[in-house]
Amino acid sequence: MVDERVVAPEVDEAERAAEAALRPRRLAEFVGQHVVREQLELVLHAALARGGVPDHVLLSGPPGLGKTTLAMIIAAELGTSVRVTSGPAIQHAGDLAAVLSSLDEGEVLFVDEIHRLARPAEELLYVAMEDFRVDVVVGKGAGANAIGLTLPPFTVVGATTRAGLLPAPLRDRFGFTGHLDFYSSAELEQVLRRSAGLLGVDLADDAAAEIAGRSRGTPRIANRLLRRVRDWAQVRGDGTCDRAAARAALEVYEVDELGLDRLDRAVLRALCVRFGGGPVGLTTLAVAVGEEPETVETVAEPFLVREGLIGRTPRGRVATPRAWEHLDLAAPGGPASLFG
Ligand SMILES: Nc1ncnc2c1ncn2[C@@H]1O[C@H](COP(=O)(O)OP(=O)(O)OP(=O)(O)O)[C@@H](O)[C@H]1O
Ligand SMILES: [Mg+2]
Repeated sequence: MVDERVVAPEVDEAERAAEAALRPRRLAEFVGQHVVREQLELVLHAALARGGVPDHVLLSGPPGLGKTTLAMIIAAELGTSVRVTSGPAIQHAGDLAAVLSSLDEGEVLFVDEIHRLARPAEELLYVAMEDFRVDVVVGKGAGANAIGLTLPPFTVVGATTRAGLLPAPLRDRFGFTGHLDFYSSAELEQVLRRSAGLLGVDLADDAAAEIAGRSRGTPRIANRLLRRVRDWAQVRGDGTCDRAAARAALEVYEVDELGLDRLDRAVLRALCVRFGGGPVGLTTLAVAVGEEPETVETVAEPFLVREGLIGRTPRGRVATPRAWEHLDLAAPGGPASLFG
């Protein structure tokens, strides 16, 4: 159930192609994130004007907000090509040395999930980033020899959902760090209109607003919900993506007005109804909804907390007044508590 969540912020293999088709190619097409966009534009254009390579760029932020998209855009703005790798893909420092030593001058090396690089690879990377040098070991055993290889200047673009996990020496090698934040509804509507255009979907303004409001501040989710609404309109409707179609489709997928899905609502309901609004411990709450505590904590809870529906206290999870309101339930103590 959890893996199939239509509001999951992560992407699965099958979805990658659909995503790639909707990716903005240039900075000017990239919606929202005005601060990061402006700063990045300065960094890139200054480098272009000097005829050099820009500082290494670190992009951090939750899944689905545009880190990979921006990495590709950086290469496009610089008019160069991008080599893609990721922390988990680099098993040995040697793998990274091979990639580094094959880079062309000015190329962008995109290292996704950079916080997952193994220690030896990480050390190799920061020497390469600082001195444009890599030590390659030639030969084996007693005859092995480390040869220092000078690299042409290049730019590392690192992406991470967990900036806090990056060791300081690596973090310090990035001259520019951009932190991506959740998008406003208006920005998501803009993303949706752009995507609808590319998909050839006739999306009414009120439908865009409806979908945006349920997308949890995340373009990836907005695009996914748009595809589900388009499917519904084709199969159950007359092809028009209006507000009624959006509402009906998202009801089928059990995504409510706030973007909560079934698990989120089950957690919220258990907290309010079974435990009277808490405080209740995570494990107890998880048992009540038939999930692992870890699932509740990592999958449902972050968004519920972000939306101000539940709070975490030393004694456990508590429902906020907004939670009762969202579930259409009277808070304990009734209306009198409003005045107490
Ligand atoms: N600012 C934006 N404007 C338009 N579309 C966007 C924007 N940001 C993201 N998207 C869309 O959302 C999708 C997900 O973005 P992307 O893959 O760049 O996220 P990510 O931050 O790399 O996520 P992850 O942490 O999972 O790797 C892309 O297909 C892209 O089309
Ligand atoms: Mg990515």
